[in-house]
Amino acid sequence: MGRRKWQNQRNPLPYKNERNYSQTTKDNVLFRKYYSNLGLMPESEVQDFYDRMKEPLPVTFRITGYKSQANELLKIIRTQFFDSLVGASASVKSQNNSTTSSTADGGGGGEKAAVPWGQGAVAFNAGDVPVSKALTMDAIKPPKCLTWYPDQLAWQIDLSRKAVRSQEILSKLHEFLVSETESGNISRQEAVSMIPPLVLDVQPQSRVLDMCAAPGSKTAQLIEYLHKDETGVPEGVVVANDKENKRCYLMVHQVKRLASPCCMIVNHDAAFFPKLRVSMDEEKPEFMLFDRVLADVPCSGDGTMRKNIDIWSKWQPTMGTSLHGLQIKIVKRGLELLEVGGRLVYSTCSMQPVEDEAVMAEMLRRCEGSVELVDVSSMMPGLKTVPGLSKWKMMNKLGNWMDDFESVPQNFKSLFTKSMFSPTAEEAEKFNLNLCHRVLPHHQDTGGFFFAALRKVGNLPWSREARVEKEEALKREQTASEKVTSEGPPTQEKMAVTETTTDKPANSNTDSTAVQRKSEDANATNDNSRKRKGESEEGPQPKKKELKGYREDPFLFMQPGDPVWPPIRDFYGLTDEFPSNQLLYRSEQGAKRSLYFVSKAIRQIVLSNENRVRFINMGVKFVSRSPSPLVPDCEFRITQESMGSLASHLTKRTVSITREDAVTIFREENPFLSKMSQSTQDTLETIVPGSVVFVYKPTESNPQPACTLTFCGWKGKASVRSFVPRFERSHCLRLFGQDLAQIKAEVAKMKKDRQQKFDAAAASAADGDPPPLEDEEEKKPAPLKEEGGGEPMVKAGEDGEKE
Ligand SMILES: C[S@@+](CC[C@H](N)C(=O)[O-])C[C@H]1O[C@@H](n2cnc3c(N)ncnc32)[C@H](O)[C@@H]1O
Repeated sequence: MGRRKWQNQRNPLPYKNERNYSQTTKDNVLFRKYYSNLGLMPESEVQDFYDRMKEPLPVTFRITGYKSQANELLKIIRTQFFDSLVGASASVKSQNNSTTSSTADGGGGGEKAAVPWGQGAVAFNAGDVPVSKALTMDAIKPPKCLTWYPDQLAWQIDLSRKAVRSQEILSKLHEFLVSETESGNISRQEAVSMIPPLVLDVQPQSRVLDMCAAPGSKTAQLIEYLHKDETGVPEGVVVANDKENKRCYLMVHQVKRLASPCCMIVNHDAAFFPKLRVSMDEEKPEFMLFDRVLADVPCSGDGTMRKNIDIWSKWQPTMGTSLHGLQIKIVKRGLELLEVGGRLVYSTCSMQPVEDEAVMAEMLRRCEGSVELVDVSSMMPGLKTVPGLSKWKMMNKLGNWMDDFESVPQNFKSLFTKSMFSPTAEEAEKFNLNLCHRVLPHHQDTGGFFFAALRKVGNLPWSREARVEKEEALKREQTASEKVTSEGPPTQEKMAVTETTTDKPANSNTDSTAVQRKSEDANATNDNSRKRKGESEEGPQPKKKELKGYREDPFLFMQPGDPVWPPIRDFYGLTDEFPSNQLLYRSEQGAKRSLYFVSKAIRQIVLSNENRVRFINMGVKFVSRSPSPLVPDCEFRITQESMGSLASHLTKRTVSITREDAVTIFREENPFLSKMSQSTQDTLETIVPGSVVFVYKPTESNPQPACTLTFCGWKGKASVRSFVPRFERSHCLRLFGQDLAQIKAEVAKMKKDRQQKFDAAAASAADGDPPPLEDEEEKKPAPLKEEGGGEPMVKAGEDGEKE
């Protein structure tokens, strides 16, 4: 697929370029009326809010991956780019001051550098100052650290296309970010989108369900947090789900970059997500509950208007009402799959209470105290949010306000439910909706966003456990009262009470629930309806539908006695402790090309749910078949993506290298053995040709970079090479302090070298090198794009040409 097409698919509503952005009409009378009077902000802020909604979003990115490497990368970004950008910004300011003071109007241009990015450029375009000059004066703004994100790993910066074009330092930074994004070490992600995973508080042992995960920017964060200890394979799992089959594949790329054996991508309607089994006993199935659930639900998305400008013309005050029911169903299912004591984070990029507080209120209402809102404000120090509302109004299509369900005109009644309106004063007292958070765009130059964290403190009233508890409590009460009154066996009357109590729908005591049920869906949550509909313990079953989408290859675990295994085991010195039963194939027939590795927990889920769950992807590629005449003993080559989780298992073929060795290997691609340090040569001498693992560790005399780097490579007859994808190699070179120009030259050389490819391949083959694996072949970088559908920083083709 061409890059342009790919961009369009990932960005359904991008503003194609800044000219289009500034030309689109960004006004909507009802929108203005709605947010001016809703009560989200004081009147004095309304204009600021409205103005900010019309501006494009600044670029934000996160440095990702293992912490030690992330810190090293941060050092590079600071010293090589940010320091000069701050200097450049200061000099632009003074240049700006002197230029504008000499103009006829003489009006205070010095302040222009302080206005939100993009605004200045738009103003100049409209006037008669040449664009290029305007840009030099206005384009540079110093990068801003998102201080609420841990370890200073998230940043905001002006990388508008014009700014990039006009400033060399920005153009270099842009190139750097594209390359580092390609190697997975940087993620362009909207600032507000970074919040939910942060407040979910994921630990290495957490069992996490991401219910609506595509395209996966939050999933990536969840996986990173799972691996935060940087040691071995964490116990926890991330199950990333999306209803849209095609969107699941957007996640595959995202997740692959993180090379985690603890994550799986699945494809289900979140409202009917099956309870995962963890035993294969059909008679007595055991189920897995999650301790962290992320419900980043589909929403009307008016908080994304700065990016998705089409929403301006489409916006209506009832946009959120059609999603309210689905949002409730998804959270309800999430809570059912959450274990007692666990946390569910709910988030939307809509600012309308009907998709936000109203959903939370309805869940709190239905859950009757078994769920409560958690105060997470201390988890993002410095992030400005406004507390959730306990009282709000609804607006109909005509722009008329309605305070409660009773005031909905008869002809609109079918469009609204009671649960969309504010809770009663009594409920509001209990619900603590003020613990919900809303991010307003004008506060910190972000998109609009809503999030809340729920803790499950007891069994849900409609759960089997709660019913059993209730029945037992009642029995105990009865027995106690029988003893006290010595009235003999229970009377018919008493028994009737017991039955009525247990059969009563768990949440039929609230009017709004009753109304909600009627209009929401037929999948009512009480036990009676569950029985009627043939729901099993495993959860509600969606209507059988023909499964659409790409048919996945199977996930087949390697069986004991598989003849493929002994040569791999012996060649790489894998001990009996190596969990070879966690290796799987993706093809049923023919020669097995690759073996993938998954964690113990993922294996368990796959084996126990084979015909119940639609698995899309999982596992890191451990070895790949790539025969070489030089290596008769083992046809399989180790892959780079397995290094993080499996390199420590290899008792053979691991070579400690020096800093200089590492630089030589990355720079020269195929250096002679004689170019390696003596100690490395000595070790390599003892190893027969084939795949090797190189390990660089900082030492006292050579402390930089201050992180361990483990990468796979090849020992030939007379040379070595790395098997690290190109952009990852550039990343490593940067960590080793090689300057960008060097890397750029290397990439330019690559183009020339294509001509000589056959010569190089012939030379390699003579030395016994296997051909490169598919994923290690040279890839053209995709432009740096925001996860979740952002604007490319530069037009398709532009950035590629720079390479
Ligand atoms: C707001 S986006 C999620 C963004 C994502 N969490 C991220 O950070 O990249 C909502 C997602 O929900 C998915 N979706 C819509 N209805 C769904 C349902 N019933 N069950 C599961 N996913 C659903 C959409 O396909 C979409 O990918």
